[in-house]
Amino acid sequence: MGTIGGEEMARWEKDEGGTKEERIVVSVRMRPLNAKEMEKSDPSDWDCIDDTTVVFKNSLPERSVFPTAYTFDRAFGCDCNTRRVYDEGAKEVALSVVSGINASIFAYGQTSSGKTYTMAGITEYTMEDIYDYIKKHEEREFVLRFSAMEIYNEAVRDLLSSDGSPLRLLDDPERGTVVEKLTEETPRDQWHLRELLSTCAEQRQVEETSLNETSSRSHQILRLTIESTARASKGRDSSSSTLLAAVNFVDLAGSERASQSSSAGNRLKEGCHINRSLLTLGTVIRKLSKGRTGHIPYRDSKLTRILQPFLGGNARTAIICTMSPARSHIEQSRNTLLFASCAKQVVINAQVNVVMSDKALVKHLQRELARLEHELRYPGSASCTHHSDALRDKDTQIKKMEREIKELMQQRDLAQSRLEDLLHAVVDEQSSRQWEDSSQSSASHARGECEDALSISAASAIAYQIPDFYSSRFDVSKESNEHSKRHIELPDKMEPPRWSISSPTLHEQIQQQGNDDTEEHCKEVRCVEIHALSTTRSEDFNLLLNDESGSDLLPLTDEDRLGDPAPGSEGDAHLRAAVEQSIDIETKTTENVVKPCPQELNSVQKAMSSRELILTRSRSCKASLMNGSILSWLEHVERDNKTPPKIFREKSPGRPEEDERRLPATDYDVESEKLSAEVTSSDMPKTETVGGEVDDDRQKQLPSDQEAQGVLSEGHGAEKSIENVGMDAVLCALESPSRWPREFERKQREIIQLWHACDVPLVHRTCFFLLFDGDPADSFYMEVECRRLSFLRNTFSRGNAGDLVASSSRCLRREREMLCKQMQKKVSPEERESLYAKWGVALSSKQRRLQLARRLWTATDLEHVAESASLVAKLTGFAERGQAMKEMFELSFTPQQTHKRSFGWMHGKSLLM
Ligand SMILES: Nc1ncnc2c1ncn2[C@@H]1O[C@H](COP(=O)(O)OP(=O)(O)OP(=O)(O)O)[C@@H](O)[C@H]1O
Repeated sequence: MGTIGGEEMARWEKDEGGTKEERIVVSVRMRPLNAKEMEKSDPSDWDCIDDTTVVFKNSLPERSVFPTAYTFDRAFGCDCNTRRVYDEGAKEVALSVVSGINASIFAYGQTSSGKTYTMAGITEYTMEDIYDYIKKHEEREFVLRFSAMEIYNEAVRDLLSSDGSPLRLLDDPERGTVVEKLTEETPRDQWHLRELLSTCAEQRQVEETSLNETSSRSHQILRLTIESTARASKGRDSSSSTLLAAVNFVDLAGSERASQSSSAGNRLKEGCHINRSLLTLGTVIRKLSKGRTGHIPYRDSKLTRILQPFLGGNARTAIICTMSPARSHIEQSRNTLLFASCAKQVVINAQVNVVMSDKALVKHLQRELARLEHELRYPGSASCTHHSDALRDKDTQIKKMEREIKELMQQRDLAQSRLEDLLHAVVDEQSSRQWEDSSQSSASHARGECEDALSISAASAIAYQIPDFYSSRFDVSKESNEHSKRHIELPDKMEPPRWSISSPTLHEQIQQQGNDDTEEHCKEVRCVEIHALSTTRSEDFNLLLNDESGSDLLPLTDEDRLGDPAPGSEGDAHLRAAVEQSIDIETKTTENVVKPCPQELNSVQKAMSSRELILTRSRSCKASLMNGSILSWLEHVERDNKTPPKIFREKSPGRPEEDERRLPATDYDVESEKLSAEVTSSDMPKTETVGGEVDDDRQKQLPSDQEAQGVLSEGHGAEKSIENVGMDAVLCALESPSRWPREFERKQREIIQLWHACDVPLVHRTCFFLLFDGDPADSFYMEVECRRLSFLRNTFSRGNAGDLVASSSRCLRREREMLCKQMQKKVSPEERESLYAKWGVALSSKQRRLQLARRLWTATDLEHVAESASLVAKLTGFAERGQAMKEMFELSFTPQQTHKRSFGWMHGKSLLM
């Protein structure tokens, strides 16, 4: 800010009583009487008694209603020159422009009162002072722009252009109202500016009126815009702001009435427009004098519209009211004084207009950029710390939400697990009830058919649902009753082998061997599902034990019966109690142990992996391994270390003492838990004589009662042996495949021995031998086969299954007969001769085919077994091998859709597979 402006501003505020409120500077200048007025002896009624007061010195009574004294900022008398008017009434305001403050100097008064005369002097003095200021302030660079216009008959005309066409007014959002295409000259120097002023004076509309020979008929606005910037110099801030302001010199047209100026025609029209603009100016001033409330009619005239920013706004304003002291103009003089009095009430709000230059703007932006770079480079600053804290809070919230999500997911998984447990529990409960109901129903029909129960159930236990060529016409799983009926409709002499529930069909096969195509039947081998066995077991059991039906329908011969105690007899009571107790125990076992839930599966896995596996004695497991209520009873006997009912320990009536046989113990027994001392490891002699009939005189030394008692007295020891036995082999196959081949050979030899000892059907032996040839995945099949046969052998050895032994022998004999007949169909004469030679059968002997059939599976060496299996497979059409065939042994652990329930043990196996 310039020195002059700052000093003046301070003085101005001080002069205003220390307030920042600033008002329009109003001065009154009174010209001397002109020649015409003096000619008419027009008296002078007005006088300036001091520098600020104008008084009406005439004492006419009719004028008494008007004030006689008027006080203004300045009052210049007739002898006051323009220089003084400028210095004391306009200079301060006019020179504000060099300090960046807008300024306006108005000349208001009637025609020929001296407006143009006064304004011309003030403009010139201002220009001189401005240039003088510029010269004194070389530290700043000033740029001056000059424009001039007149408003004539409400048309704006450029006074610096010879083109007299009117200019349009435009409303600019930033600059306000601007005159379109107004010439703006940049004066080179003071002299140039004077020339421009002269040009404007020449261009202005001037006409002769009755009062003024050179009356200005328009409002003239001369505008000088000054932009000043501090020059860049050593030691000074080159980025100081630019000041921009304009000063207006406004020479208004005469404010007199048209009649007073004797106007007519064009002059009258001019007067109308002049009065309009002046009337609007008066209204604006009057309104501004009363405050800035309400509407200010700036836009009612082009004069007020153009001067709006300088009227009561951001501009300092000085109004010089000119008047004639002549009495003849007293009315106009009073109006002028009235206007002046109103104008001096207007408060203005002038401000320094600071314009940021491009250079200053660049400097400012550079500083801002440096600040931001500093914040980025040093995050510890205040602003960056705020952002870091915010980010840290967000991270904390995210981690908290992640923890919550994880907890919710765990809760969800736990809920799902519990739900599955509940579902399994419900299924098990239902199955347990069904099992219990069926078992109780079966027990109610036992009635002493203990031998039959033993026979059938044990057969079921070890029956692997051998091929459906045994039962191709029976859907055991769906039509158990029908199956039973067919079973019982067999001729007595065709008693069913006890190796399979579906074994009756074997007899049908044997009966119809001449007509049926066994090869086709063999293709239809399929397994019976466990659940089907479970559901049909009670029905079969019931039917087979039913005394009423059994006497008439069951194809059991007397030999098959160990006894037939009458209902209510002691034996019946024992049996019923034993069966019921076994059911109870089994139910409890199921409830307590069987938990087919994920946790159990996991525990099974862990147990197996830790080689501490003890098979869960779930009912499902037992159903798979034993599959019969007799096994439940036996389990009960073992568990409770009770002596089995006598009826089970008694030898069959009529069974010769020599029929008792002692079955050989196997490595399996020795390895597992040395089941009992009564199970000897002595090798059993062959039970069949090569090339002859089944040797009824074979040395089958069944254990004595005492020995059997000793075995059973082992109780839990025996049970443990059943549970633990052989699992090392399974683990060996699963965990150490390299050890499996050796283990397989050992297990295979063991199974062959057991087949031989238990008179297992030749077809079963053949199928099993050919199917399970060393795949580690078959370890479970091998193990279960071992367990079943071991259990059966032990049962034989306890003397509880004498009839079963005899029945099995008969079945074996009939099976050989079937094979003999198949030899006629399946083997050509040439091949038969070759076989006779190979198997040591004389070509000239009778019943050569039967002799050959009787030699099959009579030894336990692998070569003999392999040859036997090969021939039996050919005779029965069993040539296919694969997993599907393995499934007939009911040990496939792949999910089976037809199973109505899933067994935890099986699931555990499937997980291990
Ligand atoms: N203070 C003064 N001292 C001597 N002469 C003056 C003074 N004021 C005005 N005059 C003379 O009076 C005459 C009219 O003055 P001027 O033209 O300035 O009046 P005006 O108000 O501008 O009239 P109009 O409105 O008609 O233009 C001019 O000849 C001028 O020289």
